[in-house]
Amino acid sequence: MATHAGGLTATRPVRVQGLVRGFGDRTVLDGLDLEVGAGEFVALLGRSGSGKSTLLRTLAGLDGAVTGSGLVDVPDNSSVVFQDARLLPWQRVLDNVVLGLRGSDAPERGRAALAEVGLAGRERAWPSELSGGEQQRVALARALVSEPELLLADEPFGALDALTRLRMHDLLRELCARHRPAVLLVTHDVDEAVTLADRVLLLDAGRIAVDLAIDLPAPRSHRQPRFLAYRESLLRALGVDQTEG
Ligand SMILES: Nc1ncnc2c1ncn2[C@@H]1O[C@H](COP(=O)(O)OP(=O)(O)OP(=O)(O)O)[C@@H](O)[C@H]1O
Repeated sequence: MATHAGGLTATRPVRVQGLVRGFGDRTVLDGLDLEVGAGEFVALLGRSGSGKSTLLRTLAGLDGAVTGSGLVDVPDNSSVVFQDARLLPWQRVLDNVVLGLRGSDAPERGRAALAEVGLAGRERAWPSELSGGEQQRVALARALVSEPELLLADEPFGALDALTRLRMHDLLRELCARHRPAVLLVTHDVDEAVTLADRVLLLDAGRIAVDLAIDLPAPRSHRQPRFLAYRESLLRALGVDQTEG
C-alpha cells in the first residue's frame, strides 16, 4: 500500500512519488510523480478513464479498496469537493458548513464562510431549498472554513450550467487568492483549467505526460492570444481534433 505520511513538507503540500494504483489486473496509475507547492493552483486534465479521480481519491485517502504502492505525502488538513455537493439533507446549511469544526467560534466562522460564498442570510435554509449552484457554494464554504492547506476538487462545476460555472470560476479564484490553499482541480474543461490554474497537468498512460505553467495575467480572458495558444496545445495533447466543430 502507498504510504500516507501527513504533512512532512511544509513548502510542498503534495508530494507523490512512484504511485502505482490498479484495479484487479488493470494498472491505472503507473509510477506517477507529482508535486504541488504551497498556495499553488494546479489543474489536472486527462481523457475519460485516465485515472484523474483515482489520483484525487488516493490523495484524499478515500481509496481503501485498491492495490498499489508509492509515496503519498499530503497535509492532514486537506478538504475535498466533488461534482455533487454531498450536503446532509437533514442538517441546515450552517450546520453542514461547520460539521467538522471544533470550538465555540464554529458558528461564527461558518457564518463568515457562507458570507464569503455569497450565501449570507441562508444559514437556516435546508439544502433542498437551494439551487445546484448554491449547494456547491455551501460545499465550497464547508471545504474552506477549516482553512485547509490543500483543496482537492473533483469536477466541482461539472454539473452546473455554463453561466453558473463562470460565476463559480470567479468565486473560486477570489477564495483561493484570499485563503491561498494549494489546489488540485480535476476537470474535463480545458478552458476552466487555463482560466484558473498556475499549472496544468495532463494525465496519460498512468503518469503526468504534460506539465504546463500558465503564465497569464489576471483577469484571464478567453480572447487573449496566449490563452488560445495554451488551449490549443492542451487540446492537441489530449488528442482533440480542432478542425472538427
Ligand atoms: N472502484 C473501481 N473498481 C474497478 N475499476 C475502477 C474503479 N474505479 C475506477 N476504476 C477504473 O479505473 C480507471 C480510471 O478511472 P477514473 O475514475 O480514475 O478515471 P477518470 O480519469 O477520473 O475518468 P472520468 O474523466 O471519466 O471521470 C477506469 O478504467 C475505471 O473503470
